[in-house]
Amino acid sequence: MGDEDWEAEIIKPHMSSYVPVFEKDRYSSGANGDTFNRTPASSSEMDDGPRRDHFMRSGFASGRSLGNRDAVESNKRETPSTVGGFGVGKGFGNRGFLNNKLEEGDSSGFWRGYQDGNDSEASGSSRRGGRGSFRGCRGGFGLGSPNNEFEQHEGTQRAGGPFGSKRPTLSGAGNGDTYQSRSGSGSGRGGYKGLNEEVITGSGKNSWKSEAEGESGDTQGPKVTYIPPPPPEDEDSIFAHYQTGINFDKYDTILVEVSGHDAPPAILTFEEANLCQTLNNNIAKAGYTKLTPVQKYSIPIILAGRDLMACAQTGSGKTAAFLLPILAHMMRDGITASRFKELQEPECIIVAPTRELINQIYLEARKFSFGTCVRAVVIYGGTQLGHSIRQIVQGCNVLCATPGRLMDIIGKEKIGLKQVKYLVLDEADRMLDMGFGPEMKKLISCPGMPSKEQRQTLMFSATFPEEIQRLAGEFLKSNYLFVAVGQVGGACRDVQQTILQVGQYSKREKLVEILRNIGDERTMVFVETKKKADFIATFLCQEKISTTSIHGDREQREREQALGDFRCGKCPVLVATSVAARGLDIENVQHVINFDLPSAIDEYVHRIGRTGRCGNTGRAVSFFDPESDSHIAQPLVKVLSDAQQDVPAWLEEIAFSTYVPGFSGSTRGNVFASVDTRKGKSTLNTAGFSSSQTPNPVDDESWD
Ligand SMILES: Nc1ncnc2c1ncn2[C@@H]1O[C@H](COP(=O)(O)OP(=O)(O)OP(=O)(O)O)[C@@H](O)[C@H]1O
Repeated sequence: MGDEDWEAEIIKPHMSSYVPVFEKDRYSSGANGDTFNRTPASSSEMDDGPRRDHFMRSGFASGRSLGNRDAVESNKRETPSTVGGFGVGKGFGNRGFLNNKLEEGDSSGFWRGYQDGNDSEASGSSRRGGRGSFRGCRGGFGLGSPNNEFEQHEGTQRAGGPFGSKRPTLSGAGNGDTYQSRSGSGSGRGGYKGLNEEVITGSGKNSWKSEAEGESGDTQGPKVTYIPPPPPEDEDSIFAHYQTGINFDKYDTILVEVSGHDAPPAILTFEEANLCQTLNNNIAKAGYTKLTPVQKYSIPIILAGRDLMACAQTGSGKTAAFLLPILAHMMRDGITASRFKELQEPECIIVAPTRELINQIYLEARKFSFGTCVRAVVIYGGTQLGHSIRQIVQGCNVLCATPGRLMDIIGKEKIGLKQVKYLVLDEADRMLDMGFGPEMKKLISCPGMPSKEQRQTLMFSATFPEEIQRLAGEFLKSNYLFVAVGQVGGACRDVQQTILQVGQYSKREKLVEILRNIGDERTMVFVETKKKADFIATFLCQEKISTTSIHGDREQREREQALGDFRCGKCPVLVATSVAARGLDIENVQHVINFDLPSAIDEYVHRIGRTGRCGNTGRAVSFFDPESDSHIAQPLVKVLSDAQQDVPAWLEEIAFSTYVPGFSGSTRGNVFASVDTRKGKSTLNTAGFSSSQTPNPVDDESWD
């Protein structure tokens, strides 16, 4: 079926089951139908009957989709009913699974039904079959050859409603994009990293497929045509920043340890860094008056040409810690202005695990290089490859990239590596784990890439599991320096952490209660799977809490729209999977709620670090379900006590009654620990929990 056919189907009456629930104008324009600002069709629809029943009936669920035999039949015949709304074919819930193995049964089992569906996702095998068919079927919404009815539901859901990620995009999106059936790619690619795909099994970690392949057209699959809007060019926007918080000065009291030989002394002020005037001007315009600890130590180390592995708490200024000295070097070395060339040879390559994060790093690079001849460029997956190439050929000194797109562009011979002097891995532990590690290894063995002796390699993160540090040795000169700011892998102390014991069936109610108390303050809600992100976002909208969501199954356009709506406060609640756990620096995020706890403690540290940034305070509330979370109790107690937070007695009890292989951290009184692995064992041993060691069974995210 061609695109046109899909489009024809899309605007068929199925819309009617969808439109009443969401803002009609936004959706039907196709331009901005990306957020979940939902407008109930009528108050009666919102208030009609018990919530679950209502939820099943209204809008996204619209009964038709979820589940009875008719719906299945209907899906078979009318694939594009997917557009009919979130629930079309979603199978969330009771009736949705009446005819398949996942049946939960009674009509009150909406939530339970969802949960079960979710569990089944985690179980892997059936999902995989579905994905296979989905992947191979352009625009097929997974209907190509579903293995069973559940798969069929799955397929349709994915391409489905506004939360469903890879729904076909209507035209007029403001970027010149025309309608494209993204579904095939969507599922196959939304979670492009099989690592985090819904492949789910442990082996899935190793079976990921580079986004590069798909987008380059080397493999079958639809083209990605999304062109992100250019960032604002005016100086005010470039230098827009938020205020440091009341605890900014307390950074000075954090213990820092530098290990390795001949470390240059720390600097105390920006002046001591002896940067050029333009950089100093930019630093001032960015509102930076005082160095953070990681900057005090890292800047002189990088200026001295040393390789570095730096570990500092979330939100403490790691980005500037590497950007400023790199730019200073470039300025000092008299870099030649970029000009149009088919093959660009950047001096610096920065890689990060998610598209949104690399974009943020690019904006920082653009800010600090403002008024210089250094040109920064960003490229990332989910956007048109041609657009990335056009950005690059215009000139490129600092290339900010996600790994898949980077390898793709290198493969297309648009980027040469000979001139690379600086290689930066942000969120380095993530970049070196089983998901991205192979890609990073490929990168450093690419023809032309200077050997580690010839380039400067810099790694930054808030967490650095030991085994990842060992892997990092392959990338770094043997005399690299290790900077540990405070407790390596520890949580930011400016975040007040609360752990609540909440069973899975009570979570939604608790969430609504908390969000109602919070009011309009910006809140990130983390859940474990993409489907659940959609589900919870939809649920909150039903509760009239303006919510949007971000996860790997959403179109890149939708992801960016969601982030934009959250940033500007239009949607004060962002439901997210782990794709948003790392690095994102969003002003005024006052709360993080772990609706689901992650399976890895380092992930927890990153998630709660979306609040309490740069000396500001924040709060994190986590729902702990003893049924599913006991494995994280021990490291959680450790993180809480290290950050001088209250540890609930019940949590300690669970922690001490749960055997966790490999966990040896003492849970009390550890103020500082150096964990440079060259020196010995870590005291914050995340063994058994780190992402590198323990594949997360529901780590189904798309990153790059
Ligand atoms: N010296 C400084 N003075 C004022 N603001 C700063 C300073 N350094 C960084 N910031 C600001 O602090 C915020 C957090 O910085 P950044 O995003 O680099 O943190 P991070 O350590 O990389 O966090 P994460 O671990 O979550 O990635 C940003 O808004 C940044 O502009």
